[in-house]
Amino acid sequence: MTSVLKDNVMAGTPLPLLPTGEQQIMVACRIRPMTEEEILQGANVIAHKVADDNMVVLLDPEEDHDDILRANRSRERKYMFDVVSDARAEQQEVYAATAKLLLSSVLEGYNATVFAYGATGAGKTYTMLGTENNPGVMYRTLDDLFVEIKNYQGQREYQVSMSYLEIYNELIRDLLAPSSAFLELREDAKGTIQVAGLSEVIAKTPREVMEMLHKGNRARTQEPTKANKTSSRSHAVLQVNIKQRDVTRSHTEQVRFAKLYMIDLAGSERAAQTQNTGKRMMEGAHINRSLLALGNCINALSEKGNTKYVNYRDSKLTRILKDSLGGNSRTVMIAHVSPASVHFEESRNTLNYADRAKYIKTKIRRNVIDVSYHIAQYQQIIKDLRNQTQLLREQKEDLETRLLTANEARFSRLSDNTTNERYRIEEGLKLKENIVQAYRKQIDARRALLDIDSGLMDVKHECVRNEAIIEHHDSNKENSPRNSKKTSDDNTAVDSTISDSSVQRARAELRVLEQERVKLEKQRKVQLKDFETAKSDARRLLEKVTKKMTSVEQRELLNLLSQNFEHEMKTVELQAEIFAREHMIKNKDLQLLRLSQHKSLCDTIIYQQRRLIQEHQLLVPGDLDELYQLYSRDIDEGLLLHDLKTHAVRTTTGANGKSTLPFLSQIAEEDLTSASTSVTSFHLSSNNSRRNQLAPSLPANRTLSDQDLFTPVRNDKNHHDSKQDSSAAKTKPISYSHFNFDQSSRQQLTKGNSLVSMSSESVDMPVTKNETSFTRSKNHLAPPANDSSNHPVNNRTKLRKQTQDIAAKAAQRRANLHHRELMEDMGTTASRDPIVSKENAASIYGLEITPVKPKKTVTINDSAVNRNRTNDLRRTNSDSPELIPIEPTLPTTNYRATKTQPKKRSISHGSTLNNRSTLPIANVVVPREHF
Ligand SMILES: Nc1ncnc2c1ncn2[C@@H]1O[C@H](COP(=O)(O)OP(=O)(O)OP(=O)(O)O)[C@@H](O)[C@H]1O
Repeated sequence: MTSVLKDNVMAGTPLPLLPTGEQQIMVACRIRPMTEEEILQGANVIAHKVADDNMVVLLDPEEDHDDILRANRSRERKYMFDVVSDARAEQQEVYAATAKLLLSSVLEGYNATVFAYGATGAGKTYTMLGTENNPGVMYRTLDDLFVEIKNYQGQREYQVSMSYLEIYNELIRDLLAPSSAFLELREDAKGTIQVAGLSEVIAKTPREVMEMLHKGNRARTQEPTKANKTSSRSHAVLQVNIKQRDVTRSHTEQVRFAKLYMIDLAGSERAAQTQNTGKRMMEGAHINRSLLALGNCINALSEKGNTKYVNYRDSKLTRILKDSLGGNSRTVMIAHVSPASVHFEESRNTLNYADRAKYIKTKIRRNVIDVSYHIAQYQQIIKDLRNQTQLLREQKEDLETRLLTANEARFSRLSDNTTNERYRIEEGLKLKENIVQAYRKQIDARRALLDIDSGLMDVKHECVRNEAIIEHHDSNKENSPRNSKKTSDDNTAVDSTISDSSVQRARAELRVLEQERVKLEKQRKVQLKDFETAKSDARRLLEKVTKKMTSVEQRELLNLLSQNFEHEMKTVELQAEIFAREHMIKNKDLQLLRLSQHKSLCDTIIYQQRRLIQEHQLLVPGDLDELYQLYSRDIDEGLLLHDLKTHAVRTTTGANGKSTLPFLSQIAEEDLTSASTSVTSFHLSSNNSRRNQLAPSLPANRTLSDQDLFTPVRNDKNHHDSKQDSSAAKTKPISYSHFNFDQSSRQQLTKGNSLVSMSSESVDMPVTKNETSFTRSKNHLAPPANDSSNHPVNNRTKLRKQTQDIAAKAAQRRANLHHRELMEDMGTTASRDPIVSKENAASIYGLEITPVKPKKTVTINDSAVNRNRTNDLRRTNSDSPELIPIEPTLPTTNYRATKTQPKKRSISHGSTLNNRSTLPIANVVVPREHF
């Protein structure tokens, strides 16, 4: 190790890595010259550097060669270090052999530390700070750092910032903001120690850095002691942060971070020698304690196999040095000793610790972050690349003009016997033209390939969508037990949820899409081949041209051409990446939609079953009840919905916060045109824990009321009134007793011309325009309290069946409600550009789209209706006003598609409803506060 280092020191190359990525601490030793005081004290020189051997010999001042009794007890010691410098060594020499070796790796993103260690007055501050005329390691390192950064100009961008602190009496003080309060150390999740609140100043020039350094040093605590007139009473830590990235931007880029610590420790001191008293003695005690902790860490770390526990927590110094000693850092320790015999003990201690430190290994790794850009940032990168391309193009044109002028001038000077040169120049120009064409061909081929890929992605997406429609239709057919025994009226109501025509269309589309896919795959193969050929042609031509272009100008031009080409290619690649990501997001949106609908279904089933349990006072096992409480909490706190919304917003928000993929919103817009009939009547109660208060604690003799369930619509013009009316509503609660109706009465009602009903099962009854669901409920539904006795607990099969029906119908409404919530939340950012067409979005629901003129809708002017089921009925403002019934919900577990009647059904492109089923209206709305 030592010899390798020695060679490197000579060559000025960075420190070598061990094969495992480990790095031994580099230990250097500096023996300072004798001070005047020491000479006056009559001290002898006892610390010697043995020439070239990087060995220090420390002689025992008490040794007496004539004393036979002490002959075997000599305290003379020999120490080997990586670098040894003695009194003659210049500051630059010490710097070049130590800190300078770290610079290149710091610029590559490795952390590094240089720290000066030794007894008081041994020369640490002299090495680290130096004097104004002869600066030390700190200044020289920073100076060279900026020189190196300048060398990388045009290739890399660096940002240098620095902070400077001192640890004085175990208190941390910001030397760049000395008047601020003491700072605390914090450890982040990765175990990295940070100083909270430490100021970090960005420095652009070495001059700025030096000014900050001087400012910090002026603030540092320094007091004269008996041992040293300029004794530093604190540990000073200079931290330089270097952030680096390549200038040429790409869709992914590496950002490298490195921390360079330069530390001037306070010196250990013996009270007897320093003769410090009072404040100085206290400082000394603190200094010694932290240095003792450092010594313990060095001892533990240098143990063979390093199995011993390393206690960094004993002092702030060791906590800050944690990474430098045992973590991710290339570290250089410069041990300082006085050569004087009067300091034998201190020197021996220092050398012993330095000797142990040689065995410490740190594990270093480069601090690199791969930055993968969000789509929004791609736009900026593409813009940057375009600017660069434009710049290069201008440079190229300028160079071409200059070259042409120069060539013309040369031509005119050429005599007949220089025809050869003329020919050579002409040929050069021709080659240049060829290479431009070859590059163009390559870019065109890549673009064509991108077009095909994009087409293929669209085709695949469409295939998935159509397959989903078919699959859904098929599984509904198989799973719907009702299909086999439905009545003629029911037929229309419970038929498969996706219309046959939609499925047929999906199948037909699939066939066409498959053909298209095969065609595109073929085209892709051909295009790929073309692209590869264009690529190799261009490469070959470039080699040929490079050989032929001999002048500097020609080469420069060639270089610019190549750069220009690379930028154009990069732009195309970025576009390809954007296409791929957009496609991925489109698929995710689809999945999200399906999940949200499924969740709505589950919510509804749970809610309805819960209500049944309560209404019929069914016994529920304790663990099931606990699970329900858990579920309620999730819903109450809105966690699940929040996650869903967050995700939806994230995936649909693109450049400049605008949505790039409005798939969900698109679907919702279509879907809610129909769904709004049921959901706009209600809004979310601000008291989201209402269900909790209500459901579990409902008195046994009380059933859920409308008051409990519904809150009048906010956008209803009577909303305000309805709030005021709430007390009135309280006085006449409406009970739900959906299950009291027998089948015959239901069928009878179903056959009637009813337009409005309260729920799928119970309220399929005719009502007049002025009749509200409230009044109907009141008039026709028997109170459940009385009824509960008529429903024995063992009649569960019937109940289950009824629940399923209600749940399924409600689920569909609920799904729509969820979408509406999602879309409302995304409304501000949602873009209107459809990536998936309205037709596509609608067909996911098995609906047909017939473009119609938007019709203005008016709600029936009945405040009671408006309050409680506002959009159940609407009148169009067309010449022949017609009542438009709302969509019936389906007694099936299908949660994705609404029932369609192929010839009659349509979705308007306006905001109104069109002709819909003439079936009685089922309007089960489960208010949000109940989830
Ligand atoms: N290599 C050197 N050449 C010339 N003078 C030196 C050298 N090293 C140290 N000195 C001088 O020795 C004295 C003590 O040095 P310095 O203050 O750097 O010691 P220190 O180890 O930092 O002490 P403390 O721990 O008490 O702060 C100073 O006057 C300094 O100028």
